[in-house]
Amino acid sequence: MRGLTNSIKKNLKSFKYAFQGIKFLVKEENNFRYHLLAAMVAITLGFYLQVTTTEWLVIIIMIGLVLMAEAFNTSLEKLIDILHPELHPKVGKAKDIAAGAVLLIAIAAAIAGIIIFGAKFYP
Ligand SMILES: Nc1ncnc2c1ncn2[C@@H]1O[C@H](COP(=O)(O)OP(=O)(O)OP(=O)(O)O)[C@@H](O)[C@H]1O
Repeated sequence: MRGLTNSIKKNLKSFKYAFQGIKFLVKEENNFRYHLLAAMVAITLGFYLQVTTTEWLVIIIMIGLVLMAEAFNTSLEKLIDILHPELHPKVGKAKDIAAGAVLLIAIAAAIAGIIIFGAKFYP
């Protein structure tokens, strides 16, 4: 019983740390906030234009993927800055690749948005 209680406590702590991470992203990371703003615009448009269930699924998955990519990118940047604070071409490349990953999914999300919302404006 004590083992189960400890395991639940440990899980709750993990949630607490994860929420701390999200709080940090929202409070201190401008790029994450821009993505969040874009997500809110997409959700508002979704309600306004009464998108279908499938379209909601695509919108929510895309929002999740973009925010997740930005969170990983930020985490990687922080780690790199500590592990290798000096300038180095390979370090720069690693950061550029991580930023490129965010750009790739953001472009995919923008295209999905244009297809979903564009079809409502120009049926
Ligand atoms: N240690 C480094 N060595 C070489 N190039 C670097 C290094 N750090 C950053 N860069 C270059 O500068 C770019 C921006 O890096 P930076 O860490 O400032 O990211 P950012 O997107 O501006 O993030 P933030 O604004 O959240 O700090 C990188 O993509 C990379 O090209």
